[in-house]
Amino acid sequence: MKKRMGLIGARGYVGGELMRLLGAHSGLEPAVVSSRQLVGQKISEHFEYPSDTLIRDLGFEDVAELELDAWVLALPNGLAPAWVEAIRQHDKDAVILDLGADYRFDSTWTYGFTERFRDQISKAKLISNPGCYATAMQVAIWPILEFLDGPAHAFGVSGYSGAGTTPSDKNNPERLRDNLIPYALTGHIHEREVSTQMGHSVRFMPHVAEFFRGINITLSAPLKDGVEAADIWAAYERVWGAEPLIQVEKDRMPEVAQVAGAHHVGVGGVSVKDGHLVVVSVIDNLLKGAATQAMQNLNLALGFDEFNSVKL
Ligand SMILES: NC(=O)C1=CN([C@@H]2O[C@H](COP(=O)(O)OP(=O)(O)OC[C@H]3O[C@@H](n4cnc5c(N)ncnc54)[C@H](OP(=O)(O)O)[C@@H]3O)[C@@H](O)[C@H]2O)C=CC1
Ligand SMILES: CC(=O)N[C@@H](CCC(=O)OP(=O)(O)O)C(=O)O
Repeated sequence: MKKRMGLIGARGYVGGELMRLLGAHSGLEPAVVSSRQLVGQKISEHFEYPSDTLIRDLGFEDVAELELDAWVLALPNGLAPAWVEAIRQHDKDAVILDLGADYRFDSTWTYGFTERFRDQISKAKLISNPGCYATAMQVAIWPILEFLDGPAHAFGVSGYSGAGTTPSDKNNPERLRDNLIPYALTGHIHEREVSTQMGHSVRFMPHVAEFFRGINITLSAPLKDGVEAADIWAAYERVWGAEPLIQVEKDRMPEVAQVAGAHHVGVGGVSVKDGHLVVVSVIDNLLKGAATQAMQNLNLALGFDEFNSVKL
């Protein structure tokens, strides 16, 4: 029998990607799918998932009648805690994975950067999925921390799906046409997330562009005396060389179009001059930046193969 999960916030871009992944999963099914706007429609009418079950508009009071192995929250930031409280009151055994930022600084939750915290995630009940930009930055920084001699500065450009489905300037096609919009140039939450996780100061300058999906991070940082490009490449190969979802790109510059629709992060474009490093990291914000990493983490926490449903 398959394990059963609930998805709250299914209508969003990330919810849609997660449903598509679940369609290819051998042991986990979305038993309860919730969206206020899609309530009453068949799951198969809206998602790439074959099921006649109706989409619900779940309330906190409905949680008590449901026995599920896992809950996934794909909601705007700030909305997860009320759901977590309702679920935990009724069932402390279910795995809860939050895709938003509400628990990324809470030490009672396990931070879901899969490639770094596999052991902890496989024992966890409460998992906070990393931010999209934050995942791309950490892939570039984590292996080379020992070489850095001061704050890293990350220039980020995201496709507009990163801004979710709620209309705003950041996903308004008129505003974005032939344009690049800088925003949150100091104090973006992913700046704090990466600085906290890496134990190293990171300055992050996000921008949003006209393309739909994908993120480019161009990271620049001072290096300790004597560090050369070969040291950086060797560290990436050592830490990420065996990772199916992280590709060290030695022969080409990583570009957004190479990862749009793909599960992996690409890191490369290493350039070192006068004690200064520049490196590029690209990710599909909706996949390894959200749904794919959530699937890896759920698989580990529920005892499945980490890559079940993630076609490599
Ligand atoms: N987009 C991205 O690239 C990434 C997103 N994330 C995170 O994943 C989560 C989902 O993101 P995304 O799919 O882009 O978001 P969307 O804005 O596209 O979707 C949000 C979902 O939440 C539901 N929702 C909105 N308001 C409420 C409410 N008051 N009560 C209940 N449900 C509500 C909406 O459905 P309905 O209105 O039908 O109920 C919708 O399904 C967010 O936490 C986001 O920060 C993480 C990494 C990357
Ligand atoms: C273009 C755009 O707006 N991107 C979003 C990406 C953040 C995100 O979705 O992640 P969390 O909210 O889960 O941290 C932003 O900068 O807020």
